Amino acid sequence: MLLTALALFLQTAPSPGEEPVDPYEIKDSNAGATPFSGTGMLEAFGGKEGIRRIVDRFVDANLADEEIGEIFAGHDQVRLRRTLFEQFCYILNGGCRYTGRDMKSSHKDLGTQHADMNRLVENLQAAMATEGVPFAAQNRFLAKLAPMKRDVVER
Ligand code: HEM
Repeated sequence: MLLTALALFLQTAPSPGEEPVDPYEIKDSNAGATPFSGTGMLEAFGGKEGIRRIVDRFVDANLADEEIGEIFAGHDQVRLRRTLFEQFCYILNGGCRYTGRDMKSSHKDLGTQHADMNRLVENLQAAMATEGVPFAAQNRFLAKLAPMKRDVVER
C-alpha cells in the first residue's frame, strides 16, 4: 500500500516548470482514444515537430480567445502544452506515451459548455490548417477527439 502510494507519487512528480497535481495512475488509455495505425497520420501532421507547432498554436489561440480564454486562465500552461503534445502524438501513432490525466478528471469542475467545445475545435482546425494538415487528415483526427466531448463538457 505504502509502496504503491510512493510509486504513484514518484511517477507523477512534476516535470520541470510544472505545478504538482494530485497523484493518479499513468496509462495510455487516459488519452481517451486508441492510436491510428501506420505512419500516414503522423506524416500528415508533419511528424513530431509538426505536432509540437500545432499544439503551441492551438494553446496560444485558446488562451487568447475572447470566448474561452478565461477558462484556461490560471491553469498550468507548461503542463498543458506537454500533455496535449503527448496525447496528440500518442493518438497519431508518433511513438509517444501519454502521461497526463484522463479527460474526465482533468476537466472536472471547469464548467465547460458545448459552445466552448465547438470554439476549441475551431481553434484546433485553424492550427492544423495553418500547419498544412490536409483536410481529410484533420477530420480523421477530429473524429478521434469527438467522443471525448461527453467527458469534457459539463452542461
Ligand atoms: C476533445 C477535446 C479536448 C481534449 C482532447 C483536451 C485535452 C486536454 C488535456 C490532455 C489536458 C491536460 C491533462 C492533464 O493535465 O493531465 C487538458 C486540460 C485542460 N483542458 Fe482540455 N481538452 C479538451 C477540451 C477542452 C475544452 C472544451 C476546454 C475549455 C474550453 C478545455 C480546457 C482545459 C483546461 C482549462 C485544462 C487544464 C486543467 C487543469 O489545469 O487542471 N479542454 N485538456
